[in-house]
Amino acid sequence: MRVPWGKLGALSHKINPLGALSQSHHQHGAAPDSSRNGNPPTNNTQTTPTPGAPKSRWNLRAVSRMKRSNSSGKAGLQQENEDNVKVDIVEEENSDLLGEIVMTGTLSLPGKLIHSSTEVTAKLTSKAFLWSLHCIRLEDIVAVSCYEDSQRITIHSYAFVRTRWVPETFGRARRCRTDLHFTASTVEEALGWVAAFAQQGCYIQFLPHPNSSKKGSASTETTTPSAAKEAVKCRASREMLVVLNPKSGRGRARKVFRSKVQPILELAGFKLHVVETTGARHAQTMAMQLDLASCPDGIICVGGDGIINEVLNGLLSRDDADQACTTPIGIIPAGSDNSLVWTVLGVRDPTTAALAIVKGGLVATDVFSVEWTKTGATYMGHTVAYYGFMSDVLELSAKYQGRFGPLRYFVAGVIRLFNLPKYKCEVQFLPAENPSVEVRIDKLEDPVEHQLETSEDKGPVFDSESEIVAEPRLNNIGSLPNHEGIMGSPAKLTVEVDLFGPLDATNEPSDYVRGLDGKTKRSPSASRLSAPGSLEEAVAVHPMAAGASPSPRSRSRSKSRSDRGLSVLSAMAPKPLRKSKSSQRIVNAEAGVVQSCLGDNIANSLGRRWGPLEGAFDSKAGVTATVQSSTKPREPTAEDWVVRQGPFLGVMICNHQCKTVQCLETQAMAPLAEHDDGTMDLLMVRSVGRFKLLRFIIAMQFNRHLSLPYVEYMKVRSVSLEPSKKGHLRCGIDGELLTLDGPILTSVLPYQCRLIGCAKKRS
Ligand SMILES: Nc1ncnc2c1ncn2[C@@H]1O[C@H](COP(=O)(O)OP(=O)(O)OP(=O)(O)O)[C@@H](O)[C@H]1O
Repeated sequence: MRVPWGKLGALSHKINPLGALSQSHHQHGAAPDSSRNGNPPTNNTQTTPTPGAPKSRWNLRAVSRMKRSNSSGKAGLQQENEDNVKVDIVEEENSDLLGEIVMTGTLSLPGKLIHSSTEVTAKLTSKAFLWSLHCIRLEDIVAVSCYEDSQRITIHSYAFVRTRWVPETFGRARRCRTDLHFTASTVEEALGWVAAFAQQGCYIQFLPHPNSSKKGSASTETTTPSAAKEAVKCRASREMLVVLNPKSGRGRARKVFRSKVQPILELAGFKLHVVETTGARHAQTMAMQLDLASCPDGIICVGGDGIINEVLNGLLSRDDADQACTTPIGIIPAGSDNSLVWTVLGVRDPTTAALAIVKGGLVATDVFSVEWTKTGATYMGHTVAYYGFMSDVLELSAKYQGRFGPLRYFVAGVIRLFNLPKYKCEVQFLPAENPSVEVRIDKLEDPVEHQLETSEDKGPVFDSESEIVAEPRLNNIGSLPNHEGIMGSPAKLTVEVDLFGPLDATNEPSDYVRGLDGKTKRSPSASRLSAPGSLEEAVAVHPMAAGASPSPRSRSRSKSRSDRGLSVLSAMAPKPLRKSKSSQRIVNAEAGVVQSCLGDNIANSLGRRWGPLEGAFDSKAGVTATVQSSTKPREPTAEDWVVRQGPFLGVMICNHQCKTVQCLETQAMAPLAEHDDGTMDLLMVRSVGRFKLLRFIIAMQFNRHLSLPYVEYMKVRSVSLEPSKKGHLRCGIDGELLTLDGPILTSVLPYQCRLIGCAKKRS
C-alpha cells in the first residue's frame, strides 16, 4: 500500500532514500532533537535537509521560501541567522506519525514471478509498519500470522483503500482486507518480528507450516503450542457475548455482522457467542440474567442506540450492578442512528468499529438516570432524554413504521409541524456552574495505565539480531492499588429499575427528529478537568425526589423546606431513592466512583484484556486519585434550583454532543456536552410557533441554534420535569418512548458505562 502523501505529508521527510527513519521535528540545519518527543535516540541515519537538495515537502517549503526572499532582493536564506530560520513545519509538529522505532531489519517480499523475491528494509514503530516506501498503520493491523518453523510471516490488515478510478472528492475510502506476506532470513528473525508485533498489541496467530498443511487448512490454528508460541507472549484471545438486533436500521444488522464484523473478530482470535434478540426488552432481560463469567471480556451490541440502552439498563438493574457496570461494551453500529458510538468513539462504520474492538482500550462514560418520582421507577440513558416535539414525533412515527420505514420520522415530523400542539411543562434544574457546590477532580488516574507505565520496559529497540525480548504490552500488570481509600468510601445510591414500567414503544428518532445542528461549537475548556458533579453532585437530588412537589413557589419556601430536611440527599450519605417493591429490581450503583471502586481483580483483568481506561481525567497526570475541594462542597439546597415554566417546543437533556451518523461530523445537538464530565447539557426551546421551530431546525444545521433568543442552553447536574396534566405525556430516552404519568427527575451517574475503544479526540 502506498504512503498517502497528501495525508502523511510529514512522512515524506522521515524516510531517506536508504529507507532509514529520522526523528520528527527537525530544525533546519540542526541535529534532530530526539528528546523532544520523548523518543530514545536511535542509531539510524538522520536526514538533515539541505536547501540545495530538496527531497521532500519540508525541503520544498524551505527552498521556495528562500527563492521568494532572494527574488525580492532581501538577504537569502543562507545569509540569515540560522536560529532565525523558521520552516513551516506546523503539520509535522502536530504529527508524530511514526512513533518510536521498535524493530528494523530486512525482509523479503514475494516477487511477481514464482520463486522470485525482493529484499526490502522494514521497520516496525509504535505506530506503523514500514517497508520500502510503503506504510501501514498498526491500528489497521488485525493480526499477524506466524508459520511454525518457517521464516514466513503474514500481516492481516484492514486499511482504507480508495477505488482508483473514483476521484477523491467523490465517495469515501473503504476498508479492505489486505494480507501482506514477508519472509525473514531466518526463523529466529521471523519470530523476532512476531514478538515485536505482539509487543505492540497485535494478535498473533500461530499456524502450521504452509507446506505441511493441506490446502485450505492454513487458516486453522495449531493445537500444539510450539516453543515459539510460548516464547512470544501474545494477547490472549477474548471471549464475548454478541447481542444482535436483527431489526436494527433497515434490518441489515445480521448481514453486516456476518459479512463485515465476524471475520475481523475471528481473525483477531475472539470467541463469540452470538444471540439475536427476538423482540423489545429481550436484550435487557438477557443482560439482567446473564452469567457474567460466560462473557468475561464483555458484550458487543450490534444495532442502534436502543439495543445498547437495553443492555445498559439490564446490567445496571442486576443485584451485582457494581460489578456488572464494569462490563466492557463494544458497539457495532448497525442501527439507523448510532449516536453514542459516533459521538464518543468517532466510529461510524461497522468495520472500523470491529477494528476498534480488536485494538481495545476502554472509555468510561457517564450515564443518566431518569426517575419517575411518583412510582420510583428509574430508567437509564446514555445519550439524550427529551420531551416535547421530539417525543411527540417519536410517538407518531410508530404509526408509520410499516409504511415509510426510516422515513417515518420525517413524515411524522412534517405532520406534527403543521399540527403543532403546546408542550406545557415545568422544568427545574441545578446548574453545574454554581461554584459554591462545585467539586473539582484533578489527577484521577487510571490505575491500569499507570501500572503499565511503571512496570513495563521502555520500548527496547530491536534489530534483526536481537533476541526475542518482547513482552506483550498488557501482560505486565501487577496488583493495583485500591483507590477506595483514597477516594473515600463511595456514595451508595440505590435506584430502582422498573423493567416493565412505562416503556411502550421502541422507536428511535431520526436525525430530523433529533433536530441536528450545523457546525460544532465546542469549547476546548468545556469542563474537562473540572468535573463538577462528578461525585457529590452526581447524587444531588431534587427536593422532589424526597416527596416534595417542586414549583416556583418552593424557592421562597426553601429555607423552611431544607430545615425540615426534605430538600436534598447528601452525596456521601447513602440514601435510597426508593424502597424496593417486589416487582422491581434494586440496583446498588456506586454513584460516580466506578473508576475508583473497581476491585483489584476486576481492574486487573480488564486492563489486561482491554488496555487503559479513558475517563474525564488526565490519565497521565499522576497515580493518585484525589478529590480536591478547596472550598468545602456544600449540599445543593432548594435555592440552587432554577425554575422555568413552559410551554416549550422541546426540552432536551443530553449526555454527550448527540451527533448522528447520517450528518456531518461537525454537527451536534449539544455542542458543549462531554460524555464524561459529570454533567448534562440542557437545551430548552420556548414555544414560539411552527415557523420559529422551523427556523430552529434550520439554524441547527448551521450550528446557530444556540444563539436564537428563544433557546436556552446550559450545563446542569439534575433536571426535573413535570408535564402539565392535560399536555403531552410522553418522553423519549435514547429513542425509547416512555409514558410520563408525573414528574421525572434526571441525574448523572458518572462513569457508569465503559465502552470498548478509544475516545474521539477532543478539539
Ligand atoms: N428482534 C426484535 N424485533 C423487534 N424489535 C426489537 C428486536 N430486538 C430489539 N428490538 C427493539 O428495537 C429497538 C430499536 O433497536 P435499535 O436501537 O438497535 O435499532 P434502531 O432503532 O434502528 O437504531 P437507532 O436506535 O440507532 O436509531 C430496541 O430498543 C429494541 O427494544
